[in-house]
Amino acid sequence: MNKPMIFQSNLFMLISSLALVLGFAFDLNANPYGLLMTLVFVVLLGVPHGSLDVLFASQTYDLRHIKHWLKFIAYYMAAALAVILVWWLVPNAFFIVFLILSALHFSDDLNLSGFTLLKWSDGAAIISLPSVFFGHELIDLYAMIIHIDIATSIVKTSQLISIPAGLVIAFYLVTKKIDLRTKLELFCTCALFLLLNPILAFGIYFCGMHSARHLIRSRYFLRQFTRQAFLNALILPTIAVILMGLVIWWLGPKKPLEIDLIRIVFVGLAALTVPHAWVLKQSKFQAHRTR
Ligand SMILES: CC1=C(/C=C/C(C)=C/C=C/C(C)=C/C=O)C(C)(C)CCC1
Ligand SMILES: [Fe+2]
Repeated sequence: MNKPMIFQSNLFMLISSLALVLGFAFDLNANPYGLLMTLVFVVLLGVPHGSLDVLFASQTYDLRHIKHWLKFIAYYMAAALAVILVWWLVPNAFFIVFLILSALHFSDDLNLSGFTLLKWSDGAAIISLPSVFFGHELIDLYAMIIHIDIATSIVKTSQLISIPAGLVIAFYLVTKKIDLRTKLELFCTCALFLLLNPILAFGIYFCGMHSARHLIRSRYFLRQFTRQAFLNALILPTIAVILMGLVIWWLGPKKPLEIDLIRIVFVGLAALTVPHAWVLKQSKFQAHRTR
């Protein structure tokens, strides 16, 4: 592990522990600004990791001319729009596929290569553990995106999935097969998703682990780009995404603020996750990334 990643790892564990202690001391669910603040963090710190896709694409597809860039942006947007269309047409199937894709995508965050079963269990735990103690909250949240009956079935299925996932993780935590730091990261991740309210747990994990670690790994993978190009790639598409979100909010049908925010942020994330995961897969980032 390189120095920036050790720092990120320590920070993630510190923030998770603090949030867990504070979560027990105060009722974080009762804070009306909690949701808003978490979503602001998710957008400002989480979206930039996807924003870097422009550099991954530039490196993978050798985008040199404006024509190539326009074509890439058109494909990326078309994929995102296609996801939104699928959400419209078959919201339930869309949501289930999105959760599975998210589990697979998050399973690349910790250094678990060589431990396929543990990797999948980690991804499955991230998605399923909130259902164990926060089942009702999770149903309410999912019901903002899909029909409440399907939300209930998904949460019940998640509760079942959390058992084998939790058992596999527990097994690896007590044996000596993985290193101590990875064990601690895994433990914090599970504690977060098991014990904190789902949105807060997601916000901390998405910003403090998924996005932060991706940015660090990317800086090594995308060495050919200058610091300025890296910063531009972080900022400009993020601004474009925020503007698009605002336009959709402005034009779209109005529901209570909380529902609007959850829908736009999570359907937006889902829409972007498909081309995002695709670009990363094409770039062979997984195979080359610095550990
Ligand atoms: C929908 C939803 C949730 C799940 C979100 C997921 C699974 C997001 C995945 C994002 C990805 C994969 C980004 C890629 O970089 C929560 C937070 C549990 C509760 C609120 C509603
Ligand atoms: Fe990602």
